[in-house]
Formats: sequence, C-alpha cells, structure tokens
Amino acid sequence: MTNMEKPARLDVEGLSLSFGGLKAISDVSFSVEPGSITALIGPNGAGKTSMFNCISGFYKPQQGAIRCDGKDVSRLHPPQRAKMGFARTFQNIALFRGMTVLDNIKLGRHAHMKTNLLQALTYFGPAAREEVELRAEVERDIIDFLEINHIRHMPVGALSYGLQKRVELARALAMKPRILLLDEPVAGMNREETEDMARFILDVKEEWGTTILMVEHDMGMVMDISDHVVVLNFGQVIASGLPHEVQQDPQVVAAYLGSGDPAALMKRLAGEAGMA
Ligand SMILES: Nc1ncnc2c1ncn2[C@@H]1O[C@H](COP(=O)(O)OP(=O)(O)OP(=O)(O)O)[C@@H](O)[C@H]1O
Repeated sequence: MTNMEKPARLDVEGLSLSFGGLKAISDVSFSVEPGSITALIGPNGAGKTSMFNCISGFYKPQQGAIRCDGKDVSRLHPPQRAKMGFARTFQNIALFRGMTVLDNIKLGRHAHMKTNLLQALTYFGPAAREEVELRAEVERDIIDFLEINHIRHMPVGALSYGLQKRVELARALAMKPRILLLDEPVAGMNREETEDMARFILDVKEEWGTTILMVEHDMGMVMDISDHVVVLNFGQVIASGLPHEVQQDPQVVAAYLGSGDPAALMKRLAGEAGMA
C-alpha cells in the first residue's frame, strides 16, 4: 500500500491572528519537515486550534505566511488547499452518521474526482467506472490498512467513538494527502483506542511517508510518536525540538505548571499518565 504523492514541507512564518483586540497568535514561526510527525502542544488557550485553523484555511491570519513547499497558501480557501494535498480531521468528529463507513471514506476522494458527487452516488455515466475503481482502491489501500474491514457496511452512527475517529482518519487518507492535519486524534479515547490510533498514525508516516502535523493534549502519545514538538503559550512559540528536549525545557514546565494541578501536569509531561 502506498501513497504516491510526495510529502509536503510546511513552513509557518511570522504568523499573527487577532480576534478583535485579542491576539490569539503572535508572530509564530515553525517548520514541519516532509515525512515527519510534528506535534503542536501547549496549555489551554495557547493558540493551537487557532493555528490549526489558519493552516487548514478556516481562519485568515492578519500577518505572516503559510508555505507549502515554498508556496504561500495563506490566502487560499480550504478546498484549494485540499487540492494541494492538505487533509484534516476534526476534534469533534465530522462524518455523516447515517451513511456507511465505506461511503464516508469515499467522500474524501470526491474532492479530487472528475465526476461530481451526485453522478458518483447515482452511478451515472462515466462516474460508474471511476466509482468502481475508487471503491476497490479504498478497500485495498485504506480499509485493510486501518483494519476496519468488518465495519465497512455499517452506518457510522452505530460505531464506538474510537472507531468513528478511525473512520475520520480513513476519510482524510482517501484524499491522498501530502500533509495530514490531525486535530486531537486521541481526545476522549480510552487507553486501548489511544494505543491503536498512535500505531495507525505511525504506520501512515512509515508506509505512506505522509507529513503529519497534530494538535494533541495527550503528552504520552505526543512524546511517543512525534519527531518534533512545537510548544505554544499565549500565542507564541516558547520551545521547539525533539520530544525529550521539550519535555525538560524549563519554560515548558513552567507554562504547564501555571495551567493546572502541578503534580498531574508533571506526570503528563513525563508521559506517565498520558495514555489514560
Ligand atoms: N473564534 C474566536 N473568537 C474569539 N476568540 C477566540 C476564538 N477562537 C479562539 N479564541 C481565543 O484565542 C485564544 C487561543 O485559543 P485557541 O482555541 O486557539 O487555544 P488552544 O490552544 O487551542 O486551546 P485548547 O487547548 O483549550 O483547545 C484564546 O484566548 C481563545 O479564547
């Protein structure tokens, strides 16, 4: 199984975003290397979701650039970014609950197909052949890969939370992403579901070579699978580097200590309770 798309490099340069008088992001710069997993972390309100929404095109930053392989995409709409190879998942699952797993996943690809969605759903004209090919490809490359063969004809609404999150990942993979943006991929999952999802994210990197940027609060999972970690606090980058470097950075420890129960947060930073 392969994704033939070349992984993208992402550079965020001097990005600033304000909501009225509130500066959610101030002059933030960082890079995501092609084929790496980079985690964006930070205490509540640090600006992670705002940054994620700027990268995927839902927010327009007032200043700065977001470069995909050197090209500034910060003025492009989300569908234009999708065509460039951006795909994302959402913190709150965004799937059609009444539709089957297979149909939800195939919807990811229709962003790229020549035939429109209506033709595809009615199997009309040239859409019929393209649809049959797509189905075979999705079943071979994505459904088997994510081990969701047994549920492919079930409506998404009937699935457990962990499986729904996996279907969302599948839908994003169906877009053949060059950069995959994961918004809290293990939020609300139990330990087993978290470990499964962490393994699948690593597999996407290793087998597809896709560039991955994720926002995640689960420190154990972040420290286990990330190549690079960027830490935001009050809308600014306070540290970035290898997971173990960031973990020991006094500014990072101080930022987390200021945001809750110190003992629990020290444990989370050390990764001990992260998978709970
Ligand atoms: N749509 C909005 N309108 C006004 N203020 C906003 C909006 N979205 C975010 N903010 C503010 O911007 C700042 C950064 O919020 P953001 O949600 O990006 O942080 P976060 O790091 O994702 O937090 P969390 O971990 O709690 O999700 C916060 O002060 C927040 O209140």
